[in-house]
Amino acid sequence: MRITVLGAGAMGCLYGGLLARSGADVTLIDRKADHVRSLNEQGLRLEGLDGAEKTSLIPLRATTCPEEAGPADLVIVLVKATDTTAAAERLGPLLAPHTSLLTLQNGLGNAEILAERWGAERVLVGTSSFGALFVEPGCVRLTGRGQTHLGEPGGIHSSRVEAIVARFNRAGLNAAASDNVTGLLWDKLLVNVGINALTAIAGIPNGKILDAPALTTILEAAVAEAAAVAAAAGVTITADPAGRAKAVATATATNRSSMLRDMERGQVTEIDAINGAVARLGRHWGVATPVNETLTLLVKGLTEFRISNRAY
Ligand SMILES: NC(=O)C1=CN([C@@H]2O[C@H](COP(=O)(O)OP(=O)(O)OC[C@H]3O[C@@H](n4cnc5c(N)ncnc54)[C@H](OP(=O)(O)O)[C@@H]3O)[C@@H](O)[C@H]2O)C=CC1
Ligand SMILES: CC(C)(CO)C(=O)C(=O)O
Repeated sequence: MRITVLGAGAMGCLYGGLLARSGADVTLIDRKADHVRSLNEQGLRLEGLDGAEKTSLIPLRATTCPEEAGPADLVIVLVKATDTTAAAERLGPLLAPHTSLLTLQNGLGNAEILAERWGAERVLVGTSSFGALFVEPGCVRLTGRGQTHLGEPGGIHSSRVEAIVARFNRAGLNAAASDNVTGLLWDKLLVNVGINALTAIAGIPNGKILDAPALTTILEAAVAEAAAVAAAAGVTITADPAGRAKAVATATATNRSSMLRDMERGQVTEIDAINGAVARLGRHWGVATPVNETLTLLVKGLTEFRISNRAY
């Protein structure tokens, strides 16, 4: 199976690196030329895989140029949701008639963008509870081992999903096929809805939300709105989503969420694919989402200050 990863940041390097280490034919594509040069010259330096203090060196192939990579059997899309539309435009040279596109990104809308551009029959959806951090060009850190779930958006069982699951498991990616990937995507979304925007706005690690009753109330309200939207949309989610969001905040208490980190680095965040998507779908289904609307506007407003480097 020829596998290409589009977006070789923290997660792209983790997935591509573990697959390459297990003998898969992997190419990473990223737009950062210095990162790609370092990956090709020195291999991927993956911290934390074989012990917290150790760095594993994984030889692999990387390029900035999809034409150079050529057609693959599987393309894993791991750019941030903000970059999916632009990245989709670069996929053409990677596609043979049978190529599958697997999104493991957070948030809503990524699969739909890929399907609209390249056909729904190519697209597979997944979620990952692994954690990774981009350290510097050529180097990422494994911050948490987790699981990978993937499946056909329509819920049917397919041999291509089984083949990918088997390949991922040989790489230690703890994969399983799911017949409810939409529900899994929403389960993950509801955790991010509760934690990410709040931590980004307040500038606090995940666990601190639970130290302030007012912030906990906002988490619960944001998740309840999102669960109501899921119900209106006919999506089957796991029970007690606010409880799960709080459990994740406890389990990742010292983490700075990805949205907080994006905000601190003056980068755009995935807010439109998380709380923003809940607000958009709420309007569509006639479900009121004032908390998610407000969290979205606050993150966008604060991001503008950060991007223009203005004090606030
Ligand atoms: N990190 C984590 O622990 C987890 C992340 N996720 C999700 O996975 C997705 C990826 O996250 P993460 O790996 O952290 O993000 P990163 O920003 O670390 O990686 C994305 C990479 O894609 C590159 N990129 C963006 N657009 C293009 C393009 N058009 N062509 C080529 N390369 C491109 C980026 O370059 P540049 O730096 O220039 O933008 C960056 O190197 C997100 O949806 C995230 O929410 C899910 C589970 C855990
Ligand atoms: C689960 C959580 C909130 C961990 O930090 C996360 O997924 C993120 O930061 O995006």
